Amino acid sequence: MDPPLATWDFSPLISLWINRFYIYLGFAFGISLWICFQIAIRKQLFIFKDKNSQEKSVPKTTQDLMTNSYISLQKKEIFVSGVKIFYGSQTGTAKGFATVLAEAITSLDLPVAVIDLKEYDPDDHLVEEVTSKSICAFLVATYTDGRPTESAEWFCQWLKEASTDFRFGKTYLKGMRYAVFGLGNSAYASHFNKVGKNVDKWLWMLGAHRIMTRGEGDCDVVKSKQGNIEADFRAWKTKFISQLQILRKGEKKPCDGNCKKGKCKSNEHISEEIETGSHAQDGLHQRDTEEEEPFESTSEEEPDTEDHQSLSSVVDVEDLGKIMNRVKKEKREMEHKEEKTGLFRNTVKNEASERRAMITPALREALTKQGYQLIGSHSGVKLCRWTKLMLRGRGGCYKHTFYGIESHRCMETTPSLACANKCVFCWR
Ligand SMILES: Cc1cc2nc3c(=O)[nH]c(=O)nc-3n(C[C@H](O)[C@H](O)[C@H](O)COP(=O)(O)O)c2cc1C
Repeated sequence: MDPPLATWDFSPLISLWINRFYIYLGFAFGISLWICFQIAIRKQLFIFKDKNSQEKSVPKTTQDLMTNSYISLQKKEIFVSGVKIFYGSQTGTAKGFATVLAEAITSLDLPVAVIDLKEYDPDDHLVEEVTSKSICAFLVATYTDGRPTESAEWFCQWLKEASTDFRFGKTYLKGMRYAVFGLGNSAYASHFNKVGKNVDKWLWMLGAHRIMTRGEGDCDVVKSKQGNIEADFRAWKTKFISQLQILRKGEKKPCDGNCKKGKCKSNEHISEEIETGSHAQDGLHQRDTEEEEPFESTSEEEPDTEDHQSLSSVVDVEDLGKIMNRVKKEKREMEHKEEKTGLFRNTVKNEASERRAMITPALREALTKQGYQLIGSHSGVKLCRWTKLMLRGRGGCYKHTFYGIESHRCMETTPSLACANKCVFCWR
Protein backbone atom coordinates (compact mmCIF):
# COMPACT_ATOMS: atom_id res chain seq x y z
CA MET A 1 0.00 0.00 0.00
CA ASP A 2 1.21 3.47 -0.92
CA PRO A 3 1.76 5.90 1.93
CA PRO A 4 -0.82 8.67 1.99
CA LEU A 5 0.19 11.97 0.24
CA ALA A 6 0.12 13.83 3.52
CA THR A 7 2.94 11.66 4.91
CA TRP A 8 5.42 12.61 1.99
CA ASP A 9 8.34 14.90 2.88
CA PHE A 10 8.62 17.66 0.21
CA SER A 11 11.04 19.83 2.11
CA PRO A 12 14.26 18.94 0.09
CA LEU A 13 12.50 19.61 -3.22
CA ILE A 14 11.12 22.87 -1.94
CA SER A 15 14.53 24.01 -0.75
CA LEU A 16 15.99 23.06 -4.18
CA TRP A 17 13.29 25.09 -5.85
CA ILE A 18 13.93 28.04 -3.63
CA ASN A 19 17.69 27.91 -4.26
CA ARG A 20 17.37 27.14 -7.97
CA PHE A 21 19.17 30.41 -8.92
CA TYR A 22 22.29 29.26 -7.10
CA ILE A 23 22.12 26.01 -9.04
CA TYR A 24 21.86 27.88 -12.35
CA LEU A 25 24.77 30.08 -11.33
CA GLY A 26 26.82 27.01 -10.50
CA PHE A 27 26.09 25.51 -13.93
CA ALA A 28 26.94 28.75 -15.74
CA PHE A 29 30.18 29.09 -13.81
CA GLY A 30 31.11 25.50 -14.65
CA ILE A 31 30.40 25.95 -18.36
CA SER A 32 32.42 29.18 -18.60
CA LEU A 33 35.28 27.50 -16.76
CA TRP A 34 35.16 24.67 -19.28
CA ILE A 35 35.16 27.08 -22.23
CA CYS A 36 38.12 29.02 -20.82
CA PHE A 37 39.97 25.80 -20.28
CA GLN A 38 39.36 24.69 -23.86
CA ILE A 39 40.52 28.03 -25.25
CA ALA A 40 43.69 27.93 -23.19
CA ILE A 41 44.48 24.39 -24.39
CA ARG A 42 43.89 25.29 -28.07
CA LYS A 43 46.10 28.35 -27.77
CA GLN A 44 48.90 26.31 -26.32
CA LEU A 45 48.56 23.73 -29.09
CA PHE A 46 48.61 26.44 -31.78
CA ILE A 47 51.78 28.06 -30.41
CA PHE A 48 53.47 24.71 -30.25
CA LYS A 49 52.48 23.81 -33.84
CA ASP A 50 53.57 27.19 -35.11
CA LYS A 51 56.98 26.80 -33.51
CA ASN A 52 57.35 23.37 -35.02
CA SER A 53 56.28 24.48 -38.45
CA GLN A 54 58.68 27.39 -38.35
CA GLU A 55 61.48 25.03 -37.57
CA LYS A 56 60.46 22.23 -39.89
CA SER A 57 58.37 23.72 -42.69
CA VAL A 58 61.24 25.35 -44.59
CA PRO A 59 63.80 22.63 -44.89
CA LYS A 60 66.98 23.26 -46.79
CA THR A 61 65.73 21.58 -49.93
CA THR A 62 62.64 23.77 -49.99
CA GLN A 63 64.73 26.83 -49.43
CA ASP A 64 66.93 25.77 -52.32
CA LEU A 65 63.85 25.22 -54.44
CA MET A 66 62.56 28.67 -53.61
CA THR A 67 65.84 30.27 -54.52
CA ASN A 68 66.03 28.26 -57.72
CA SER A 69 62.49 29.13 -58.75
CA TYR A 70 63.27 32.78 -58.08
CA ILE A 71 66.31 32.50 -60.26
CA SER A 72 64.34 30.69 -62.97
CA LEU A 73 61.66 33.38 -62.75
CA GLN A 74 64.36 35.95 -63.25
CA LYS A 75 65.73 33.91 -66.12
CA LYS A 76 62.31 33.73 -67.70
CA GLU A 77 62.08 37.47 -68.14
CA ILE A 78 60.64 38.10 -71.56
CA PHE A 79 62.53 40.53 -73.74
CA VAL A 80 60.61 39.93 -76.94
CA SER A 81 56.97 38.88 -76.70
CA GLY A 82 56.52 38.40 -80.44
CA VAL A 83 56.84 39.96 -83.85
CA LYS A 84 54.28 41.98 -85.75
CA ILE A 85 54.81 42.17 -89.48
CA PHE A 86 53.05 45.07 -91.15
CA TYR A 87 52.89 45.20 -94.92
CA GLY A 88 51.75 47.66 -97.52
CA SER A 89 51.47 45.87 -100.83
CA GLN A 90 49.71 46.34 -104.14
CA THR A 91 50.84 43.56 -106.40
CA GLY A 92 51.64 41.11 -103.61
CA THR A 93 55.44 41.19 -103.33
CA ALA A 94 55.53 42.76 -99.87
CA LYS A 95 52.72 40.48 -98.74
CA GLY A 96 54.67 37.43 -99.94
CA PHE A 97 57.79 38.63 -98.12
CA ALA A 98 55.71 39.12 -94.97
CA THR A 99 54.58 35.49 -95.13
CA VAL A 100 58.14 34.24 -95.65
CA LEU A 101 59.36 36.31 -92.71
CA ALA A 102 56.51 35.05 -90.54
CA GLU A 103 57.48 31.45 -91.28
CA ALA A 104 61.09 32.12 -90.32
CA ILE A 105 59.99 33.71 -87.04
CA THR A 106 57.56 30.90 -86.25
CA SER A 107 60.43 28.43 -86.51
CA LEU A 108 62.09 30.38 -83.70
CA ASP A 109 59.08 29.58 -81.51
CA LEU A 110 58.02 33.19 -81.32
CA PRO A 111 54.44 34.39 -81.75
CA VAL A 112 54.00 36.27 -84.99
CA ALA A 113 51.21 38.35 -86.52
CA VAL A 114 51.02 39.42 -90.15
CA ILE A 115 49.02 42.63 -90.50
CA ASP A 116 47.85 44.37 -93.64
CA LEU A 117 48.27 48.10 -93.03
CA LYS A 118 44.84 48.53 -94.58
CA GLU A 119 43.33 46.90 -91.51
CA TYR A 120 45.40 48.74 -88.97
CA ASP A 121 44.47 51.98 -87.27
CA PRO A 122 47.63 53.60 -85.90
CA ASP A 123 45.54 56.15 -84.02
CA ASP A 124 44.15 53.43 -81.79
CA HIS A 125 46.86 50.82 -81.72
CA LEU A 126 50.34 52.05 -82.56
CA VAL A 127 51.02 53.34 -79.07
CA GLU A 128 50.43 49.81 -77.72
CA GLU A 129 53.76 48.83 -79.27
CA VAL A 130 55.53 51.01 -76.74
CA THR A 131 54.81 48.52 -73.98
CA SER A 132 53.95 45.34 -75.86
CA LYS A 133 57.57 44.11 -76.03
CA SER A 134 56.97 43.07 -79.63
CA ILE A 135 59.23 43.86 -82.52
CA CYS A 136 57.50 45.55 -85.44
CA ALA A 137 58.67 44.88 -88.97
CA PHE A 138 57.38 47.10 -91.75
CA LEU A 139 57.49 45.85 -95.33
CA VAL A 140 56.27 48.70 -97.50
CA ALA A 141 56.28 49.27 -101.22
CA THR A 142 56.63 52.59 -103.03
CA TYR A 143 54.49 53.59 -105.98
CA THR A 144 54.10 56.44 -108.45
CA ASP A 145 55.62 59.72 -107.29
CA GLY A 146 56.90 58.07 -104.16
CA ARG A 147 53.45 57.41 -102.80
CA PRO A 148 52.49 54.43 -100.64
CA THR A 149 50.16 51.70 -101.75
CA GLU A 150 46.49 52.41 -101.30
CA SER A 151 46.41 50.05 -98.34
CA ALA A 152 49.18 51.93 -96.52
CA GLU A 153 47.97 55.41 -97.37
CA TRP A 154 46.18 56.15 -94.10
CA PHE A 155 49.00 54.67 -92.04
CA CYS A 156 51.59 56.82 -93.79
CA GLN A 157 49.41 59.90 -93.61
CA TRP A 158 48.86 59.44 -89.91
CA LEU A 159 52.54 58.76 -89.22
CA LYS A 160 53.63 61.78 -91.21
CA GLU A 161 51.27 64.09 -89.36
CA ALA A 162 52.04 62.64 -85.96
CA SER A 163 55.79 62.92 -86.49
CA THR A 164 55.53 66.65 -87.09
CA ASP A 165 52.80 67.31 -84.56
CA PHE A 166 54.36 68.70 -81.41
CA ARG A 167 51.46 67.35 -79.38
CA PHE A 168 52.71 63.81 -79.96
CA GLY A 169 56.25 64.81 -79.15
CA LYS A 170 59.55 63.10 -79.70
CA THR A 171 58.88 60.37 -77.20
CA TYR A 172 55.40 59.28 -78.24
CA LEU A 173 56.67 55.92 -79.45
CA LYS A 174 59.60 55.63 -77.07
CA GLY A 175 59.93 51.96 -76.22
CA MET A 176 58.63 50.69 -79.55
CA ARG A 177 61.18 48.63 -81.50
CA TYR A 178 61.02 48.41 -85.27
CA ALA A 179 62.74 47.56 -88.52
CA VAL A 180 61.82 48.62 -92.03
CA PHE A 181 62.25 46.92 -95.37
CA GLY A 182 61.23 49.06 -98.32
CA LEU A 183 60.30 47.68 -101.71
CA GLY A 184 61.01 49.81 -104.73
CA ASN A 185 62.70 50.19 -108.05
CA SER A 186 65.78 52.37 -108.47
CA ALA A 187 64.63 53.15 -112.00
CA TYR A 188 62.39 55.67 -110.24
CA ALA A 189 65.52 57.48 -109.14
CA SER A 190 64.06 60.47 -107.31
CA HIS A 191 61.43 58.44 -105.50
CA PHE A 192 63.33 55.24 -104.97
CA ASN A 193 62.00 53.51 -101.87
CA LYS A 194 60.58 56.75 -100.57
CA VAL A 195 57.87 55.11 -98.50
CA GLY A 196 60.31 52.83 -96.69
CA LYS A 197 62.58 55.79 -96.01
CA ASN A 198 59.71 57.90 -94.76
CA VAL A 199 58.17 55.26 -92.51
CA ASP A 200 61.60 54.66 -91.01
CA LYS A 201 62.13 58.39 -90.50
CA TRP A 202 58.68 59.12 -89.07
CA LEU A 203 58.83 56.27 -86.58
CA TRP A 204 62.26 57.45 -85.53
CA MET A 205 61.01 61.01 -85.14
CA LEU A 206 58.29 59.77 -82.81
CA GLY A 207 60.92 58.21 -80.58
CA ALA A 208 60.67 54.55 -81.68
CA HIS A 209 63.87 52.53 -81.53
CA ARG A 210 65.25 51.29 -84.83
CA ILE A 211 66.69 47.83 -84.16
CA MET A 212 68.58 47.66 -87.45
CA THR A 213 69.34 49.62 -90.57
CA ARG A 214 66.56 49.99 -93.10
CA GLY A 215 66.59 47.43 -95.88
CA GLU A 216 66.06 48.49 -99.47
CA GLY A 217 64.73 46.01 -101.96
CA ASP A 218 65.36 46.96 -105.56
CA CYS A 219 63.43 45.48 -108.47
CA ASP A 220 66.08 46.77 -110.86
CA VAL A 221 68.24 43.69 -111.31
CA VAL A 222 71.16 45.76 -112.62
CA LYS A 223 71.35 48.10 -109.65
CA SER A 224 70.05 45.81 -106.93
CA LYS A 225 72.71 45.21 -104.25
CA GLN A 226 72.11 41.45 -104.09
CA GLY A 227 71.05 40.93 -107.72
CA ASN A 228 67.28 41.10 -107.32
CA ILE A 229 64.62 42.15 -104.82
CA GLU A 230 64.16 38.63 -103.47
CA ALA A 231 67.87 38.38 -102.67
CA ASP A 232 67.78 41.85 -101.12
CA PHE A 233 64.96 40.69 -98.90
CA ARG A 234 66.73 37.43 -97.97
CA ALA A 235 69.82 39.38 -96.87
CA TRP A 236 67.70 41.74 -94.78
CA LYS A 237 65.72 38.84 -93.33
CA THR A 238 68.89 37.04 -92.19
CA LYS A 239 70.05 40.19 -90.45
CA PHE A 240 66.64 40.73 -88.91
CA ILE A 241 66.47 37.19 -87.54
CA SER A 242 69.93 37.42 -85.98
CA GLN A 243 69.07 40.78 -84.45
CA LEU A 244 65.84 39.28 -83.14
CA GLN A 245 67.73 36.47 -81.46
CA ILE A 246 70.08 38.95 -79.81
CA LEU A 247 67.16 40.98 -78.51
CA ARG A 248 65.34 37.89 -77.36
CA LYS A 249 68.22 37.01 -75.08
CA GLY A 250 68.04 40.48 -73.66
CA GLU A 251 71.43 41.36 -75.00
CA LYS A 252 72.16 44.87 -76.11
CA LYS A 253 74.52 45.65 -78.88
CA PRO A 254 77.16 47.90 -77.37
CA CYS A 255 78.19 51.04 -79.15
CA ASP A 256 81.08 50.19 -81.43
CA GLY A 257 82.42 53.70 -81.28
CA ASN A 258 81.44 54.49 -84.85
CA CYS A 259 78.89 57.07 -83.91
CA LYS A 260 78.14 59.71 -86.48
CA LYS A 261 79.27 62.51 -84.27
CA GLY A 262 82.12 60.53 -82.84
CA LYS A 263 80.93 61.11 -79.31
CA CYS A 264 81.17 57.52 -78.19
CA LYS A 265 84.78 56.90 -78.97
CA SER A 266 85.29 53.90 -76.77
CA ASN A 267 83.28 51.48 -74.71
CA GLU A 268 84.88 52.96 -71.62
CA HIS A 269 83.50 56.30 -72.62
CA ILE A 270 80.02 54.83 -73.12
CA SER A 271 79.88 53.29 -69.69
CA GLU A 272 80.89 56.61 -68.24
CA GLU A 273 78.13 58.32 -70.15
CA ILE A 274 75.55 55.74 -69.15
CA GLU A 275 76.50 56.14 -65.53
CA THR A 276 76.15 59.87 -65.61
CA GLY A 277 72.89 59.48 -67.52
CA SER A 278 73.93 61.73 -70.35
CA HIS A 279 73.00 59.13 -72.95
CA ALA A 280 69.58 58.67 -71.48
CA GLN A 281 68.93 62.36 -71.27
CA ASP A 282 70.12 63.36 -74.65
CA GLY A 283 67.91 61.64 -77.20
CA LEU A 284 70.13 62.61 -80.08
CA HIS A 285 73.23 61.11 -78.55
CA GLN A 286 71.39 57.93 -77.76
CA ARG A 287 70.22 57.71 -81.34
CA ASP A 288 73.82 57.98 -82.47
CA THR A 289 74.65 54.77 -80.69
CA GLU A 290 71.66 53.02 -82.19
CA GLU A 291 72.86 53.45 -85.71
CA GLU A 292 74.43 50.34 -87.08
CA GLU A 293 75.42 51.85 -90.36
CA PRO A 294 74.88 55.54 -89.89
CA PHE A 295 75.57 56.38 -93.51
CA GLU A 296 72.43 54.61 -94.57
CA SER A 297 70.13 56.44 -92.26
CA THR A 298 68.81 59.81 -93.22
CA SER A 299 66.61 60.27 -90.22
CA GLU A 300 68.92 62.59 -88.38
CA GLU A 301 69.65 64.94 -91.18
CA GLU A 302 66.20 65.34 -92.61
CA PRO A 303 64.49 66.99 -89.64
CA ASP A 304 67.29 69.52 -89.68
CA THR A 305 66.70 70.39 -93.30
CA GLU A 306 63.07 70.89 -92.47
CA ASP A 307 64.10 73.27 -89.73
CA HIS A 308 66.15 75.30 -92.16
CA GLN A 309 63.20 75.47 -94.47
CA SER A 310 60.86 76.55 -91.74
CA LEU A 311 63.23 79.29 -90.67
CA SER A 312 63.50 80.73 -94.10
CA SER A 313 59.74 80.88 -94.62
CA VAL A 314 56.76 81.87 -92.47
CA VAL A 315 57.00 80.12 -89.11
CA ASP A 316 54.17 77.84 -88.11
CA VAL A 317 53.50 77.80 -84.36
CA GLU A 318 53.69 74.02 -84.45
CA ASP A 319 57.25 74.23 -85.74
CA LEU A 320 58.40 76.43 -82.88
CA GLY A 321 59.54 73.41 -80.90
CA LYS A 322 61.83 72.28 -83.69
CA ILE A 323 63.19 75.75 -84.20
CA MET A 324 63.85 76.16 -80.50
CA ASN A 325 65.68 72.85 -80.47
CA ARG A 326 67.87 74.04 -83.32
CA VAL A 327 68.59 77.30 -81.61
CA LYS A 328 69.45 75.46 -78.41
CA LYS A 329 71.70 73.09 -80.34
CA GLU A 330 73.51 75.99 -81.94
CA LYS A 331 73.81 77.71 -78.59
CA ARG A 332 75.29 74.56 -77.08
CA GLU A 333 77.79 74.33 -79.90
CA MET A 334 78.71 77.99 -79.40
CA GLU A 335 79.18 77.43 -75.70
CA HIS A 336 81.28 74.42 -76.44
CA LYS A 337 83.48 76.45 -78.75
CA GLU A 338 83.79 79.21 -76.22
CA GLU A 339 84.70 76.75 -73.54
CA LYS A 340 87.38 75.35 -75.78
CA THR A 341 88.98 78.68 -76.39
CA GLY A 342 88.71 79.47 -72.73
CA LEU A 343 86.79 82.67 -73.38
CA PHE A 344 83.92 83.67 -71.11
CA ARG A 345 84.10 80.33 -69.35
CA ASN A 346 83.37 81.70 -65.96
CA THR A 347 80.51 83.90 -67.10
CA VAL A 348 78.74 81.00 -68.78
CA LYS A 349 79.08 78.85 -65.70
CA ASN A 350 77.79 81.56 -63.45
CA GLU A 351 74.78 82.14 -65.70
CA ALA A 352 73.94 78.45 -65.67
CA SER A 353 74.13 78.23 -61.93
CA GLU A 354 72.01 81.36 -61.55
CA ARG A 355 69.22 80.00 -63.78
CA ARG A 356 66.53 78.45 -61.65
CA ALA A 357 64.06 75.88 -62.93
CA MET A 358 60.42 76.82 -62.42
CA ILE A 359 59.28 73.22 -62.48
CA THR A 360 60.37 71.14 -59.54
CA PRO A 361 61.39 67.52 -60.28
CA ALA A 362 58.29 66.25 -58.46
CA LEU A 363 55.98 68.53 -60.45
CA ARG A 364 57.76 67.56 -63.65
CA GLU A 365 57.17 63.89 -62.92
CA ALA A 366 53.54 64.42 -61.99
CA LEU A 367 52.79 66.49 -65.09
CA THR A 368 54.58 64.09 -67.42
CA LYS A 369 52.53 61.27 -65.92
CA GLN A 370 49.38 63.23 -66.68
CA GLY A 371 50.42 63.50 -70.32
CA TYR A 372 51.73 67.07 -70.39
CA GLN A 373 54.48 68.02 -72.78
CA LEU A 374 56.83 70.25 -70.85
CA ILE A 375 58.52 73.11 -72.57
CA GLY A 376 61.78 74.25 -71.08
CA SER A 377 61.49 74.68 -67.36
CA HIS A 378 58.47 76.92 -67.37
CA SER A 379 55.49 75.68 -69.39
CA GLY A 380 53.36 72.64 -69.95
CA VAL A 381 50.76 71.85 -72.59
CA LYS A 382 48.29 69.05 -73.05
CA LEU A 383 45.66 68.47 -75.68
CA CYS A 384 42.27 68.88 -74.04
CA ARG A 385 39.91 65.90 -73.96
CA TRP A 386 37.21 67.88 -75.71
CA THR A 387 39.52 68.72 -78.59
CA LYS A 388 40.29 65.07 -79.07
CA LEU A 389 36.61 64.20 -79.07
CA MET A 390 35.87 67.02 -81.48
CA LEU A 391 38.61 65.90 -83.88
CA ARG A 392 37.17 62.41 -83.80
CA GLY A 393 33.69 63.74 -84.46
CA ARG A 394 32.39 62.72 -81.07
CA GLY A 395 31.15 66.07 -79.79
CA GLY A 396 32.90 68.87 -77.95
CA CYS A 397 32.77 70.80 -74.71
CA TYR A 398 29.98 73.07 -73.46
CA LYS A 399 31.43 75.97 -75.41
CA HIS A 400 30.53 74.08 -78.53
CA THR A 401 27.04 73.25 -77.33
CA PHE A 402 26.25 76.74 -76.04
CA TYR A 403 28.27 79.08 -78.20
CA GLY A 404 29.19 77.01 -81.26
CA ILE A 405 32.95 77.26 -80.57
CA GLU A 406 34.67 74.26 -82.08
CA SER A 407 36.93 72.67 -79.47
CA HIS A 408 39.91 72.30 -81.79
CA ARG A 409 39.73 76.05 -82.43
CA CYS A 410 39.39 76.93 -78.77
CA MET A 411 42.24 79.12 -77.62
CA GLU A 412 41.90 78.70 -73.90
CA THR A 413 45.48 78.10 -72.92
CA THR A 414 47.44 78.84 -69.81
CA PRO A 415 50.67 77.11 -70.58
CA SER A 416 52.84 78.91 -68.08
CA LEU A 417 53.33 76.82 -65.00
CA ALA A 418 54.81 79.80 -63.24
CA CYS A 419 51.48 81.64 -63.15
CA ALA A 420 50.93 82.87 -59.62
CA ASN A 421 47.23 83.65 -59.95
CA LYS A 422 44.86 81.22 -58.37
CA CYS A 423 41.80 81.66 -60.54
CA VAL A 424 38.89 79.56 -59.32
CA PHE A 425 38.03 78.10 -62.73
CA CYS A 426 41.57 77.54 -63.97
CA TRP A 427 42.08 74.00 -65.26
CA ARG A 428 45.34 73.85 -63.43
C1 LIG B 1 53.21 51.82 -111.49
C2 LIG B 1 54.39 51.61 -110.59
C3 LIG B 1 55.01 52.69 -110.00
C4 LIG B 1 56.13 52.51 -109.19
N1 LIG B 1 56.75 53.61 -108.60
C5 LIG B 1 57.83 53.43 -107.84
C6 LIG B 1 58.50 54.55 -107.27
O1 LIG B 1 58.12 55.69 -107.44
N2 LIG B 1 59.59 54.31 -106.49
C7 LIG B 1 60.05 53.06 -106.25
O2 LIG B 1 61.04 52.92 -105.52
N3 LIG B 1 59.43 51.97 -106.76
C8 LIG B 1 58.34 52.12 -107.57
N4 LIG B 1 57.71 51.02 -108.11
C9 LIG B 1 58.24 49.69 -107.85
C10 LIG B 1 57.46 48.95 -106.76
O3 LIG B 1 57.62 49.53 -105.53
C11 LIG B 1 57.94 47.51 -106.70
O4 LIG B 1 57.57 46.88 -107.87
C12 LIG B 1 57.45 46.74 -105.51
O5 LIG B 1 58.10 45.52 -105.45
C13 LIG B 1 55.97 46.49 -105.53
O6 LIG B 1 55.59 45.85 -104.35
P1 LIG B 1 54.17 45.13 -104.18
O7 LIG B 1 54.13 44.02 -105.15
O8 LIG B 1 54.15 44.62 -102.78
O9 LIG B 1 53.10 46.12 -104.42
C14 LIG B 1 56.62 51.21 -108.95
C15 LIG B 1 55.97 50.12 -109.53
C16 LIG B 1 54.87 50.30 -110.33
C17 LIG B 1 54.21 49.11 -110.95
